[in-house]
Amino acid sequence: SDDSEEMLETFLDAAARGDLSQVSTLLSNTPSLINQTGHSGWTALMLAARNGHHHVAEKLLLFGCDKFSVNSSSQTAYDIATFWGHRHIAGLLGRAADGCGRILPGADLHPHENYFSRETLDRQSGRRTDKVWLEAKQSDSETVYLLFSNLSPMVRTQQQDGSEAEVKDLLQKPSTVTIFLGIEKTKKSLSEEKNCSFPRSPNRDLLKLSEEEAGVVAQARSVLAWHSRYSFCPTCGGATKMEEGGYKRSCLNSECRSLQGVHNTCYPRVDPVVIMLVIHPDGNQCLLGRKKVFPVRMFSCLAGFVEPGETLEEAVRRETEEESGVTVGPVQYVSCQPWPMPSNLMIGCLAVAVSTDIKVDEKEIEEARWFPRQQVIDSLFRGDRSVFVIPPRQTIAHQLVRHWICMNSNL
Ligand SMILES: NC(=O)c1ccc[n+]([C@@H]2O[C@H](COP(=O)([O-])OP(=O)(O)OC[C@H]3O[C@@H](n4cnc5c(N)ncnc54)[C@H](O)[C@@H]3O)[C@@H](O)[C@H]2O)c1
Ligand SMILES: [Mg+2]
Ligand SMILES: [Mg+2]
Ligand SMILES: [Mg+2]
Ligand SMILES: [Zn+2]
Repeated sequence: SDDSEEMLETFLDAAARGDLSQVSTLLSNTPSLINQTGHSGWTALMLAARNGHHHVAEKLLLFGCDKFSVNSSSQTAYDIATFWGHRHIAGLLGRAADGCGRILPGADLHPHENYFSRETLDRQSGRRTDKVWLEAKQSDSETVYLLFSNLSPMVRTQQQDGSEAEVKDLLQKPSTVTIFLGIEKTKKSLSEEKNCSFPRSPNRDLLKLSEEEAGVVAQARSVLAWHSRYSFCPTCGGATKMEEGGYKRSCLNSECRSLQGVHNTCYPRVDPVVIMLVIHPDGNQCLLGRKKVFPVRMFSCLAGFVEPGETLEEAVRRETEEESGVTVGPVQYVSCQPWPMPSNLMIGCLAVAVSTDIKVDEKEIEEARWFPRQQVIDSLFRGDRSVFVIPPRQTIAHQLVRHWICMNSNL
């Protein structure tokens, strides 16, 4: 109608002039304006970018505008800002990994973060060989120690503060394994107190940490688990010593083959595991399975270790076939998650089935089923009243299912 056309024109004009309050008012009343285009396919964001209106661009992004849309000359708002020399706006639009959406078509436009994935530390791997620097850091009063006992993070209770003296005592003990984890990227992200024990949340349950704590606990736990399992040289069975801030073990037997050249037996191991949400050829159901050990009514994505000499796609196809009898066609990578039990890297994929008959491998899977979309949505949002229970949000299994649901509902 004439009215809505007039409103769009007013909106685009306000963005072009940098009238922040008018842009905000119009958007609050009519959110659908946000990605609408005027002359030559220009959006409000492009007009703000053209004229250097940083605050307007920021506001539009906050309202969730699509920064990857292009005008009739195939330019994005980022291209326009760069061309007209508005570097602060180009920075705003190019920031974060999703700034590559243009270069990597099909890249996830809504990047999300998996639990255990946040890197609060700069690992500074180059420092691991600098013994003098590492020793200085060890005795620095600013250094924060995360304490583990039998691969469990130790927690501080109200009564007992993690004291400096206790940490010093522990560091002296020959049985203590000390790992250099890295340097905090932003101060105070881990702990308000110096030299204290860890974590802040009064729980040793690995899935109940804060996002900040989870990433660093995962890193520490996996490296510690490697030390506890690889105390002897895998090549000759000899004794080994720890090096490089805990990131290497070298054989003490001077004849050992592992001392010639580079050997992966000397470095912390990671086991890749594919985890896949297999989608029915009709696009409206997904395949989930349950192991006997799962809590009642819980179903999850199928998963399996990648074998030597295997691609991720082949591993997805083989494990799905083994566990459910379903044949898989296309496979698409979504995201991954370090899983420190003890040191897996969960590689999350969506896959499309080309056959639908289910025949489970009873050794591993108790039951596998196709679940209709609506039942999956219910399990995500209605909890107890749903047909089945989905794993908690901290698992990549949960995030893959959520990814599939959101992906479809955006279409
Ligand atoms: N974060 C999540 O959402 C999530 C979800 C599912 C599974 N997982 C993890 O993924 C792991 C693998 O999944 P799975 O059990 O279905 O794998 P799987 O289907 O390959 O079966 C496991 C079996 O494979 C064999 N195996 C082969 N290589 C192995 C290795 N490097 N380490 C241990 N066992 C090996 C063992 O016999 C083991 O019992 C699980 O142990 C679990 O910790 C995480
Ligand atoms: Mg499996
Ligand atoms: Mg397997
Ligand atoms: Mg398997
Ligand atoms: Zn050896």
